Amino acid sequence: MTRRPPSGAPAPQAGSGRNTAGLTADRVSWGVDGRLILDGVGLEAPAGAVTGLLGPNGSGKSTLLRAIAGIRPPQGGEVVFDGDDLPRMPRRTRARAVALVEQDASTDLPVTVHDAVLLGRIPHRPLLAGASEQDRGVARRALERAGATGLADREVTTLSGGERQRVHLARALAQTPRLLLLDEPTNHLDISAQLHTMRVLRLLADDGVTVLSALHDLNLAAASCDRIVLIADGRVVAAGPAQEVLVPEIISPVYGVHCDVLTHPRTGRPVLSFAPASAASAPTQPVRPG
Ligand SMILES: Nc1ncnc2c1ncn2[C@@H]1O[C@H](COP(=O)(O)OP(=O)(O)OP(=O)(O)O)[C@@H](O)[C@H]1O
Repeated sequence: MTRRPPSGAPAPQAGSGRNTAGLTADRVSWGVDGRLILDGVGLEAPAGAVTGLLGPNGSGKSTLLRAIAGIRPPQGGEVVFDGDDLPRMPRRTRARAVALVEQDASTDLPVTVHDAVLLGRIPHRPLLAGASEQDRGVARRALERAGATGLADREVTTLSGGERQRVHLARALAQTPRLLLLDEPTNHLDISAQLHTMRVLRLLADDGVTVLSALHDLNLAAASCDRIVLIADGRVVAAGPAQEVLVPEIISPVYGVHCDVLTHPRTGRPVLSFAPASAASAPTQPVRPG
């Protein structure tokens, strides 16, 4: 595991790793209006693993995912995927390899869900060609995998937040990416749908896909991610196996809360419990019946 305090000395950065399968970011920086939002970020997300990208509000998770996806290319540093320099990859080649499920992606297209998911096939077909039977089959399977088959004929604009989120996932699956980036893919979902989405990510990783997902729910990350990259103020604070990063000494200072870690009775994975930092040292008041 690599670790450093938010304002401490530089942590070891990921190397270029051009021969490794998966994603490597090295000294990635991005800023706006003279403010550095990503400050020399280095991370590794291996192929075949689900890597969780965690950090408080405004720490830079979305900016980092957009930098990796090439939407806001890094202003400094390197992003390498399966040995290729991602920002310099031709756009169409990159669109075949990389899908990004954005947080609250726009959904005001007056199209059916099936057609919206078919958009994921565009990078895979010849320019100006319509969707083939094969494209339609891939889109159908993507809808099925995302648990959204029942929505196929609905107009996207009429969907609830959770339904839209499943459709965004389906569109990314239809893209058949080798690198799947997700920004809070579960924030509108009920618990069953959250677990379904994380299961889909696991199955993709089992197929060799590189999965990097920003998550706010630390317990969902603890239950579902192989590795965690934790960022704060645009810098990596800790990175490594979930059970090594999700520990009170690391989580408490980054989020400013009291944190206890228990062990899940069924899975053996960490379960985190939180309290306001000020409550940690306060004496517990006995509860008196009214
Ligand atoms: N285009 C921009 N102009 C100005 N500030 C920006 C811009 N893009 C991002 N920021 C700022 O950069 C910081 C990081 O934003 P980002 O959306 O990456 O954080 P995040 O970790 O994804 O946050 P959250 O968990 O709240 O979604 C925030 O303070 C945000 O206001």
